[in-house]
Amino acid sequence: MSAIFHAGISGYRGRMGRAVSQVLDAREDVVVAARFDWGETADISLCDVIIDFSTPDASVALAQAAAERGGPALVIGSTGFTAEQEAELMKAAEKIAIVKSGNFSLGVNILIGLVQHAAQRLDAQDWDIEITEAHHRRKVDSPSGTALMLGEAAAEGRFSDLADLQSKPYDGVQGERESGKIGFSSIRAGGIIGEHTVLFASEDEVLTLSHSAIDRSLFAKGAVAAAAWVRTRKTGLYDMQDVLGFRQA
Ligand SMILES: NC(=O)C1=CN([C@@H]2O[C@H](COP(=O)(O)OP(=O)(O)OC[C@H]3O[C@@H](n4cnc5c(N)ncnc54)[C@H](OP(=O)(O)O)[C@@H]3O)[C@@H](O)[C@H]2O)C=CC1
Ligand SMILES: O=C(O)C1=N[C@H](C(=O)O)C[C@H](O)C1
Repeated sequence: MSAIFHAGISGYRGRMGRAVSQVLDAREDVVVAARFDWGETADISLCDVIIDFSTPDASVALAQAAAERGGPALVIGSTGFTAEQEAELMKAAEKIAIVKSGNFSLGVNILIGLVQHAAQRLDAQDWDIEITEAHHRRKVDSPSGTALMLGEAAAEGRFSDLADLQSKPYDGVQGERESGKIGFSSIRAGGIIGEHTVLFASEDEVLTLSHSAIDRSLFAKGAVAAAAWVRTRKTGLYDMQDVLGFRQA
């Protein structure tokens, strides 16, 4: 058995917080040293690592508090950050180690590589890229964090930044589709856990790459694996590609 470590759960009353609690409680090598939710305080110094699925504001505040005291390490799963909030997390990662990912599933992290590969090989003048995602009715951000990661992978495959390629949502009469752009569409309905599709379409053929989450616990298991990985690291901003060893030279 690996060495025992102390974990905290931020947002523990939420859908993901409850899933993370279940995964941690089942592990013999983890002591849950702090659980906190909105409006609650906790002694974060008791933790080697905190797993956070809350809100962008709460995640940034937690990262700043942890950075101020030089720990604990963080695993951040919240989505919907602004560019300014992303910059705050990068600043905090100069003082502590953070794994941040819009999706902790193995399948999605493999899909990211496939999307980059396809985007690089399919000529942007001929092949349009459209990303669609579907989630439960309580999800507040759109496009999903995963959809944006897939968009970034597609943009990277085309040696560009997503900020330059992301098209505005289609609405009303706005003219023909601009070639080379990456489109996004969202569905919010019922209890859908998380569906993502990346469609590459030319005049002659359509290639579809997709992922379905069947149970929310898969994100929790990935986040706990990330916690075990990051807890001994000192500083830096990492993602699941690092945790899974997909980014080695
Ligand atoms: N990366 C991934 O793999 C995944 C990411 N997510 C993302 O995780 C986030 C949470 O999702 P989900 O669990 O479904 O959402 P929920 O709304 O069910 O849970 C969020 C929890 O965070 C709490 N919270 C709010 N503010 C704070 C704070 N300051 N400190 C601590 N806790 C706080 C909320 O409390 P209250 O309700 O009282 O406001 C709530 O209990 C979302 O951004 C979602 O997109 C979700 C699934 C997978
Ligand atoms: O809010 C959710 O539920 C999910 N959010 C993440 C996202 O924004 O991509 C990951 C997953 O799809 C579930």
